[in-house]
Amino acid sequence: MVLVDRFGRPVTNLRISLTSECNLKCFYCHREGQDFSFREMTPEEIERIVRIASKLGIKKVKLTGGEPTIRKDIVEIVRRIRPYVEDLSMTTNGTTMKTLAEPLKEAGLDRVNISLDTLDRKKYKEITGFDVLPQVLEGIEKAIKLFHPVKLNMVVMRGLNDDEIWDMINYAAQKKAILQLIEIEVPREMENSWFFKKYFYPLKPLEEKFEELAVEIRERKMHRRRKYFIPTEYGIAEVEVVRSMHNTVFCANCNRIRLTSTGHLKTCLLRKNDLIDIVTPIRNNASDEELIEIFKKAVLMREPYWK
Ligand SMILES: Nc1nc2c(ncn2[C@@H]2O[C@H](COP(=O)(O)OP(=O)(O)OP(=O)(O)O)[C@@H](O)[C@H]2O)c(=O)[nH]1
Ligand code: SF4
Ligand code: SF4
Repeated sequence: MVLVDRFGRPVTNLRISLTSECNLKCFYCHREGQDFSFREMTPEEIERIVRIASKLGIKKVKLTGGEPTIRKDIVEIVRRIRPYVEDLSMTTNGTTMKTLAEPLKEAGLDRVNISLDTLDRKKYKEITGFDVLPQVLEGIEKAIKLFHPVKLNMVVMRGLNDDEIWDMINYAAQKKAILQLIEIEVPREMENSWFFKKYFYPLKPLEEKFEELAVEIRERKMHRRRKYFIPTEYGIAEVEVVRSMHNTVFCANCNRIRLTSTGHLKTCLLRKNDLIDIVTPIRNNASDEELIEIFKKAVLMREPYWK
């Protein structure tokens, strides 16, 4: 059984925010579209929700935050949900990977995406507020030894790190990681904000360049993301481009539903007022059937954001 929304989009993927807290303070952070936590889910509650989701055909789970690995019980959470999931991944800032990559791998994590906007220590501090680039690079090395694939997430910002794109492509090729170049994305009402105006760096012209250079191009259904295989002096770099705004097909195949760290199902990263509480019913002894109904209600509320 797979749940399908009113726009014909099957929901096969659950993104779970485990906490809204983070040990870094990136100035552009979207915190997975949620406010700060007034409560967090326990490992048992998370396991129950994932078990229900798996009954409904959701077999891909991504753990996010804030920073998911600052939870003391992160290894237990991974171990508990592993049996219900076919693809279990995590998006992390990499600061804890040096010590946690191994226990997470042992607990059953399949793969990690690590944020890396710059290879310049000063700029890293400027973006994240902390001088921890060397620690993150060590974490990336460790993760690459254990997980496949490792994806590096670079949010491209005009005047800040757009001059480093080719260095990052070379770095990714050298490390055999996939580089995800992410165009800044904001909700519609922020398109006139100073942040967007100052830092938005359109990736379309770069994609045109990649088209010329690539020896192979693949397209993912999700977000209509294109992956370019670009020759470098270190071998072929795999570069995926995440370009959401003004991309009318971006949401057409969105297969993701979210679970906020406060225990609400959320239908879309960018929408407001789309939360459905699932943890309170669990705390009030709801049956599996009642929880399934909550999932169905959330899926029916889904709609594409960019149309
Ligand atoms: N609008 C939107 N953007 C998303 C969504 N999921 C991921 N993104 C964007 O993609 C970037 C990278 O996301 P990740 O958390 O690394 O996950 P991913 O690359 O989408 O997932 P995998 O391909 O499964 O590893 C995020 O910073 C967002 O900008 C989504 O559901 N909606
Ligand atoms: S590392 Fe991620 S969660 Fe933490 S502040 Fe930066 S963007 Fe936000
Ligand atoms: S509908 Fe679009 S904006 Fe919303 S979560 Fe899906 S891909 Fe992202």
